[in-house]
Amino acid sequence: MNNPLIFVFGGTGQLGQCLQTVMPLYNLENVRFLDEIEGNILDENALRQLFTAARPDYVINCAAYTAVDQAEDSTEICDQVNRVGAANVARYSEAAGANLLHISTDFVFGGDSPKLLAEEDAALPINVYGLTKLQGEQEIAALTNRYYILRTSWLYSEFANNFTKTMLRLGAERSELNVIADQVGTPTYAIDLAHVLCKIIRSEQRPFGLYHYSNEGVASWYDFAVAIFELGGLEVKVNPIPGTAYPTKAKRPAFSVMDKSKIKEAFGIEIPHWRQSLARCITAIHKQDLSSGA
Ligand SMILES: NC(=O)C1=CN([C@@H]2O[C@H](COP(=O)(O)OP(=O)(O)OC[C@H]3O[C@@H](n4cnc5c(N)ncnc54)[C@H](OP(=O)(O)O)[C@@H]3O)[C@@H](O)[C@H]2O)C=CC1
Ligand SMILES: Cc1cn([C@H]2C[C@H](O)[C@@H](COP(=O)(O)OP(=O)(O)O[C@H]3O[C@@H](C)C(=O)[C@@H](O)[C@H]3O)O2)c(=O)[nH]c1=O
Repeated sequence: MNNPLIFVFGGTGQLGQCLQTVMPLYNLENVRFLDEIEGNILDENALRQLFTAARPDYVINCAAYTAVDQAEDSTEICDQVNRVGAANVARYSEAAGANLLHISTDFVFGGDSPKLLAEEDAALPINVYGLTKLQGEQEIAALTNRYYILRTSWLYSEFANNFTKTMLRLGAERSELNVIADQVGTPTYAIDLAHVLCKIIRSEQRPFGLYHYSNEGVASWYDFAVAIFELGGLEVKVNPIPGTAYPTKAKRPAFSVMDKSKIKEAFGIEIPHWRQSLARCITAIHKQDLSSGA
């Protein structure tokens, strides 16, 4: 398919903005990036109108409720967006004959043992966000066969809010920071994930299903913070602390490193190490700062 029509829900969030940057490199230009107003995944009338006016070949669902701590109190809205919204998108995609690409999370795992997590491993979420994301996956699988669900972890980029940008902001204000060292996973540059989504669309393969994708390597939030300051050229003393010393509303998995063999084999993808990708992101952030005069 030369010029597929693609709908991107959550098109102005972090991953949505990465897709806006990357899709033209794959000559994917026939794309509608839908924000929460134009493409509210909870508004069935809006969805009906969108899918009636044009039948997309692909739908990418980046829309989600991602405030992990707030979700513990705002259970209802989190459930609506991550479960019901995902189901709505799947139902309309199926009716239109579109292939659906949906993003899920490492937080579907409880992460209580240091074992590399494969797609078939039992998911056992320990927070509301993770539970609703898992239920969203299950709704999709029940409603359509033409889906790719990509579980990813610890997304960051030059866009929107994320851990890298928070650290750079805090590091500019303070000389010392405490960061959790006993939660281990893999940071993932959202630009790299956007490339993978484009490669899947451009691939001739059709192995629908559930996949794990993150950058390569393993890090604690502490390791990640240290690397951000090193590569960002900031002198900040980072103290490794246990999770118990940084209480948060939501529990987070202690270990959520995912096995990426399946996606690498299915699509012939080479995955950069998280440190390499972090360096590229920090260069992009510095460029943005220069052009905004910051
Ligand atoms: N960020 C991360 O660290 C990780 C994210 N993921 C998953 O990756 C995907 C993309 O995340 P990311 O881009 O970082 O998240 P963002 O929070 O940056 O983007 C999510 C977008 O969804 C929009 N949205 C919220 N509710 C609705 C709705 N009812 N209808 C339409 N749009 C809505 C938000 O709009 P608004 O801001 O206006 O509310 C926002 O633009 C999500 O599925 C997330 O669960 C997976 C692992 C890690
Ligand atoms: C700001 C800060 C955070 N932390 C810790 C708290 C937490 O355990 C960890 C990360 O905090 P954040 O709130 O930035 O990230 P968090 O929202 O937990 O990130 C998660 O988001 C969702 C959407 C996902 O799907 C996950 O893959 C994951 O990326 O860092 C510190 O230890 N020190 C600090 O100064």
